[in-house]
Amino acid sequence: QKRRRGRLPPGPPRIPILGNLHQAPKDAPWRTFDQWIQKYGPLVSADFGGTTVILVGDFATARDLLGKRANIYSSRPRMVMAGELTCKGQHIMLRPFDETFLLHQRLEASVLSPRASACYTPVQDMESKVLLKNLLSTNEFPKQYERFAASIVYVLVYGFRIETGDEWQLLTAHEVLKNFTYAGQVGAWIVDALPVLNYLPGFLATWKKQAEQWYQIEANLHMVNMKEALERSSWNWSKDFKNAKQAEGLTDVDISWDLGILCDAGVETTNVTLQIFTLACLAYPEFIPKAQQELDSIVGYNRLPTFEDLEHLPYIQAVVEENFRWRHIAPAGIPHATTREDYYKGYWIPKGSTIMPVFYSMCKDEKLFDSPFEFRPERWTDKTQLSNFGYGRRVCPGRFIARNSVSIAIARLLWAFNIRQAKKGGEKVVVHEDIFTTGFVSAPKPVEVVFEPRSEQHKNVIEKEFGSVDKNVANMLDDIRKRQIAVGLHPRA
Ligand code: HEM
Repeated sequence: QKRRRGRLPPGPPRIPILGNLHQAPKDAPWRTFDQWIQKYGPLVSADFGGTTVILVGDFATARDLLGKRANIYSSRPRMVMAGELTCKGQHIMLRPFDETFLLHQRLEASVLSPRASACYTPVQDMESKVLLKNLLSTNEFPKQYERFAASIVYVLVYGFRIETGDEWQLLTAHEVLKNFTYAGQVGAWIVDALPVLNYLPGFLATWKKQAEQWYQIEANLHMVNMKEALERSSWNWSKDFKNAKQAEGLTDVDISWDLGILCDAGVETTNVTLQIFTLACLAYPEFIPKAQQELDSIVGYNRLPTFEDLEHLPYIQAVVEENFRWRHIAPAGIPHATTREDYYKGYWIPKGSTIMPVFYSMCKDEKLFDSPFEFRPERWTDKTQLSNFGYGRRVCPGRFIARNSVSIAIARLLWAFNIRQAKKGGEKVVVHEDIFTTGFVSAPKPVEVVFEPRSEQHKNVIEKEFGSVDKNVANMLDDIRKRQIAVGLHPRA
C-alpha cells in the first residue's frame, strides 16, 4: 500500500488487501460506477487490489482534470496481458504518456488534422451512397454500417475498399478484436495483478504462449496490409507514414501497428454510433419528421444532401450532437492514468491512479440536461459540443473524420428512408440498459428494422447517385492528394 499523502475522494468502503476488488463489476461496469457516483459525488475513489481508481462523473470535473491538467492525466493504466504481451507495447491507445508516445502521435497528426480530414470527404460521399443503395435491398443494417465505416478507413490507410464486409482483412480484424477484448478483461489474467509473474519461465507462465499467438495474428495482418498498400499506385496513409520524418528511427513493424490501430479504431466506433442513431429512430421517432422537413426545404427531392449542405442543416447537426450525448459507445469511459500526484478541491489523487471519465453518468447529468434519457435534438440548438471524443493529450485523433462520416450518413439516411420497426404498427422501442451489450464498447442488441425509401422518387435518386459516383479508389486518392496540396498541406508521399 502507498503511504497516503492526503484525503482521497469519497467512495465505497474497502476491505483489507482487496479494497473494492470484490465489488469490481465484470459486465456493464458503468452501472456500478454510476451508483457510486450518485451516492458519493462526481469524484469517487475506489481501490481495485492496490490500484486507486478515480471515477469522474460530470463534465466540469472531467474538463478540469483530464483537460486542463492534461500534463498529469494523459497516461494509460498498465495492462500487462493486453498491452505488453498481446501487442508488445505497440498499440498507441495503450502506450504510456512518454516521448515515444508523442513521436507516434506526431507521426499520425498530419493525416488526422481538421484540414486533412476535410479533404477525405469524397470517400465518405461515395461510401455513404453505397450504404443507401445496399439498404434498398437489405435491412441488415449493422453489417452495412460496419462495411461503410470500414471501407472509409481501409481506403485511406491502405488504398482498398471493403466492398462486401466479408474480406479476409476485416474478418481477421474481428478475430483480433475478440482476442484483444479477452486479453484486456479485468480480473482474467493473474499477471495483470502481479506483473512480476512474467519472469516465470514459459512452461509455468502459460499465458505468454497464448499472448504470442495473438500477437502473431495481429502483427501479420498489419504487416500484410501495409506491404500491399506500399505497392499500390496511389497515395495512401501507409506511403505517407513510411516517408515521414518521424518514421526514420522506427521499424516497419512499428509503423504497420500505428496504421493498423488507426484502421481498427475507426470501424466499431463509427458502426456503433450509427446503430445508436437507428435505435433513437425507433425509440423517439418524433424527431424524424422535423429532420425530414428541414432536409426537404433545403435539399429538395431531386438530389442527396451533400457535405456543403450540412452547415445549412442545423437540425441535422443537432441530431448528430444528441446522438453522441444520448448513448456513448463506451459508457464506462476509456481509462487515463496519472503520471504524478495531484490535489483537486482538497482531495489527493495519487500518482499512477486509473482515471475513468464515466460517460454514462456525465451524459445523463440532470443539471445539464432535462429528461436526459430522452432523445431530443432541440437541446443542441445554439449550444457547443461536449467532449465525447475524450480529453487532453489522449483525445480521439480520428474525431474530425468520425464526425464527417457520421454526419453525412445520418443526413442521407434521414433524407432517404423511413426507418421503423419491422412490426407494422409496433410500439416504440423502450430503451433500458438490458437492450445494450455489456462490453467495453456497448452496442444496441439486434433489433429488426425496416429501411423503407420515402418515395419512388427518393429511391430513383439513390440508384442514380450510386450509379454515377466514381468508385475507383486510385482516382479518388490521387484527387485527395491534390486537394491537400490545394489547401496548403504537404502530403509526405
Ligand atoms: C464515431 C466514431 C468515434 C468515436 C465515438 C471515438 C471515440 C474515441 C474516444 C472516446 C477515445 C478515447 C479518448 C480518451 O482516452 O480520452 C478515442 C481514442 C482513439 N481514437 Fe477514436 N472515436 C471514433 C472514431 C475514430 C476514428 C475514425 C479513428 C481513426 C481514424 C479513431 C482513432 C482513435 C485512436 C488512435 C485513439 C487512441 C488515442 C490515444 O490513446 O492517444 N477514432 N476515440
